Amino acid sequence: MDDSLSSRVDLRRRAALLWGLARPNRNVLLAALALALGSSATGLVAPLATRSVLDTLDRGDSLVRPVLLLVALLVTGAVLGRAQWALLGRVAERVVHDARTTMVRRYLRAQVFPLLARPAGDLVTRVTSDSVLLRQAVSTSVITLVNGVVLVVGSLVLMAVLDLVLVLATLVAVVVVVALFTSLLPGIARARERSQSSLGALGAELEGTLRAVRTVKAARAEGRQLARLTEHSERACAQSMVAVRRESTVWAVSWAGVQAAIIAVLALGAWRVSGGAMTVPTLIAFLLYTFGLLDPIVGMSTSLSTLQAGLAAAARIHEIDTLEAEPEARGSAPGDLAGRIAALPAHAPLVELRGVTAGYGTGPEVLRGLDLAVPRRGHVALVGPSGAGKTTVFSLMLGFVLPSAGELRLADVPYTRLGTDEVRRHLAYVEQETPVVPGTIRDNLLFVNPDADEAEVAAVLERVRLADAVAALPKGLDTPLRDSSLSGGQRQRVALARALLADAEVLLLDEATAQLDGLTEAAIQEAVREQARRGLVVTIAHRLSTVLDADEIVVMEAGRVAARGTHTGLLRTSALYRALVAALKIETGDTAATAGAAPLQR
Ligand SMILES: Nc1ncnc2c1ncn2[C@@H]1O[C@H](COP(=O)(O)OP(=O)(O)OP(=O)(O)O)[C@@H](O)[C@H]1O
Repeated sequence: MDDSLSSRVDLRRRAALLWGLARPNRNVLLAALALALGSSATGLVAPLATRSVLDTLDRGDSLVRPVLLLVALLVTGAVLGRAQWALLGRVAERVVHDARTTMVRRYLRAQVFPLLARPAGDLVTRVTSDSVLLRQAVSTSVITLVNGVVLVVGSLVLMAVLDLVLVLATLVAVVVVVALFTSLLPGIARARERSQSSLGALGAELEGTLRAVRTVKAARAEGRQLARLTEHSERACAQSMVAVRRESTVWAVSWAGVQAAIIAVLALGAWRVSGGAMTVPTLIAFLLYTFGLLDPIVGMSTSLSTLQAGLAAAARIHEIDTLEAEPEARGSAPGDLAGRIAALPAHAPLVELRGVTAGYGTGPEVLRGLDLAVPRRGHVALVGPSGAGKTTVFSLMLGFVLPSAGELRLADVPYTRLGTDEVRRHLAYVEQETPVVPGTIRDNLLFVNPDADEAEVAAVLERVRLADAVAALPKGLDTPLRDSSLSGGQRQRVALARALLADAEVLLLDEATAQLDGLTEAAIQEAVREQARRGLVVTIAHRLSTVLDADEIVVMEAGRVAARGTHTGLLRTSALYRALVAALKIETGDTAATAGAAPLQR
């Protein structure tokens, strides 16, 4: 496909995308267009009314009627114009709002890893910055364009009625301007789109830099990061400059084109008046029409530029649609899953992976034909060298990763029948990084179970040994939380409290690898023990104390289960387990318990 054809196809596709965003408001847009056309019609009639005022002067008739007509046209034009702009303003804000909420909904419904693979800053820029470019494009630009075309064509027709020779001079100017529009516009769109992507890259880099600000400062890398950020900003700026240069050429040529037409009309018109080929009132009316072309033509040039920016933004916004959504439940799931789980005997399998093969995107398979079942009650610890696939097992259980072969079951019901939402209702998860969510301590605690009452919150704070620390804060539970305002141990306990409040049948705990304070260590151990009596706890264990506590240990290696059993059993049967324990640099047996707080090497 040659360049111009591909850019035409691209333009059509983008225009369709932009229309897709504006379509829900099409009735209001049509109403605004009707108002704009009405207002323009009054503008089109005005020069003719002016001519009749001048003709009246010639004839010596009363001026009252033609002047009243002019005033009526002016008032009608102003009223219609105001209504049109008010309507368009509302549509513009609505379209921006709809685009933003659609994008945010898509982010939140997207599969976890494809979403995480994109820089967060770029995703944020699309919602906050790209959407703004739609504002003008879907409202005023389109209307100004349609209205401008109607005004220009209408003026030319009426000018042709007044004088055919003069209209030809004006037509030359209009043709030059239109040719310029069409040749420069694709370039403006490309430059705008590149500028927006550089802005997205700046957002991504800035987000990463701010998140790792401690590392950046400790590495004395502020200067280097500043240079990288400035580079993105410079790239955005340079691309915008390209667009601005082209836009200013379009503006200057349209303005000069109309001015040249005015001079030509004046010279040619004066010559025709002197030769008796036309009257002075007709020349004045003609000149008014030519002056009247200035507004729509210059307006159209600016609108076309805004429209190009809007088309570029629409393409970036639409690109978010390629994020695949999490799958819906297929088929009918049993109604009372909680009841079904409660009725299971303690040793019956609750979560099962049957012949599961899985990986990330197009990368190699991480797990191959994995069989793993964990029982209704008790504590199962997953251990293994780094990269063995422990976190991937959690991701599968939580539906973050989908198996490419095999299946997962909860209480003997396939995940595919339940859907991720129903599966997650029965699982509570504590991430290794234990992020806090935006809001207060209370917001964080009630995040999974917003219906928990004060007594339950107080009890869980006691359980995780945070009650005193929270009570000491001036605003208590209503203290706003940020990642930086908590220690690693406190964050871990907030995350644990949040999971415990969920009161789910399964607690998935990805242990922090960092050394935790004694208080946190003890709180976690106690919570795990208590939870294991009532339900299932699966931990990714990084410390010996957790392993010693577990009812069953699953040793993973290279994406498969290498061995499973109790601590003492595995010490006898699994060389890998012995190696893992040896990596703790402790002796097994009696001394193991004393070294319980040491992190299991990964
Ligand atoms: N988001 C991802 N994209 C691509 N590959 C990934 C991703 N997450 C993990 N992997 C790969 O999957 C394999 C298993 O990783 P996984 O995180 O499950 O191991 P792990 O046993 O939990 O390791 P660790 O103890 O270091 O966390 C590794 O080879 C890793 O490179």
